[in-house]
Amino acid sequence: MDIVKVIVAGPRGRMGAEAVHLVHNEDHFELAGVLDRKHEGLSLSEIKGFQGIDVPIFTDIEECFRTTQADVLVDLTTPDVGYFHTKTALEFGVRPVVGTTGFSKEQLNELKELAEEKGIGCIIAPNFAIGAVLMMKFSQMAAKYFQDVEILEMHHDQKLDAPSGTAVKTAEMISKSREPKKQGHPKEKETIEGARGAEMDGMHIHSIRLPGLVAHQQVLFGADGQTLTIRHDSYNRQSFMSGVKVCVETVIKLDTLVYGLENILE
Ligand SMILES: NC(=O)C1=CN([C@@H]2O[C@H](COP(=O)(O)OP(=O)(O)OC[C@H]3O[C@@H](n4cnc5c(N)ncnc54)[C@H](O)[C@@H]3O)[C@@H](O)[C@H]2O)C=CC1
Ligand SMILES: O=C(O)C1=N[C@H](C(=O)O)C[C@H](O)C1
Repeated sequence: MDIVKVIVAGPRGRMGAEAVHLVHNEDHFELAGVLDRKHEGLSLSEIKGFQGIDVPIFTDIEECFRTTQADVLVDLTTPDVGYFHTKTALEFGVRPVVGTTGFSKEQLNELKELAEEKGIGCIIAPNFAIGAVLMMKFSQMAAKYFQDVEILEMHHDQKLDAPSGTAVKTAEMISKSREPKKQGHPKEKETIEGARGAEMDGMHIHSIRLPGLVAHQQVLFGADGQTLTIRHDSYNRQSFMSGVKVCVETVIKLDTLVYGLENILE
């Protein structure tokens, strides 16, 4: 396999820092640079936690792509920035692997069109953890038999978007195998707004934010006399890295946008 030249956006973040070390330590990847909000012109090795990783820090994405001739951008930033980075990468012929969550349906459609127009790969994966992908797939299977479902996602309290990208993707996958149903009592009424959570296709999604948590989700199904709970827990960000690696290896072989790791796993 040829060496894949990778840029990581958001290198000082919780996920970005892990991704920097992953790319730096893989023989068939080369960390060509990082995209940060600050430290333009410094070497990453001058930043605490990155000793020995001597690659340039860019704050201007266009300059970054022109200078490095990168193959892949791994984006782990914030919803607005991630969307801008992904769009710019596609315009420059750089293949995006996007872990950043919080994109709208319209943004996803627009990026898909752009990837196809350019004829290059793009992977947007709301969750890189294999266990989370299985949780979503098992939930999709279960929803064929259980039409009543509530999604409970629990994250650290620094998370910007709610519901989580994983919860939205889970609901979308469940919708593919579940008969449409408005859940709860027909006359149900919230006495405090938001008590029943967000609603997607009749399913309710509840978002919990607490210090101490990393990333956790329960999908609860109910039927007469029984419940089924499918749960996944990420206890650290290392849990996401094997998925990032597979996505970087795969995106260079694609010519369209793939939304969800489940679509590339064998
Ligand atoms: N797909 C997955 O498996 C996972 C996705 N995520 C998502 O990844 C994203 C990042 O999450 P965390 O690392 O926890 O957040 P974080 O807040 O720790 O890191 C975000 C980083 O983005 C940087 N940033 C902001 N604007 C920037 C800009 N213009 N250019 C370059 N960098 C910029 C910030 O400085 C910060 O270091 C979130 O959207 C989160 O939902 C998080 C965990 C797993
Ligand atoms: O912000 C996080 O931490 C996470 N974000 C992703 C999401 O929104 O689903 C993936 C994982 O849950 C961790």
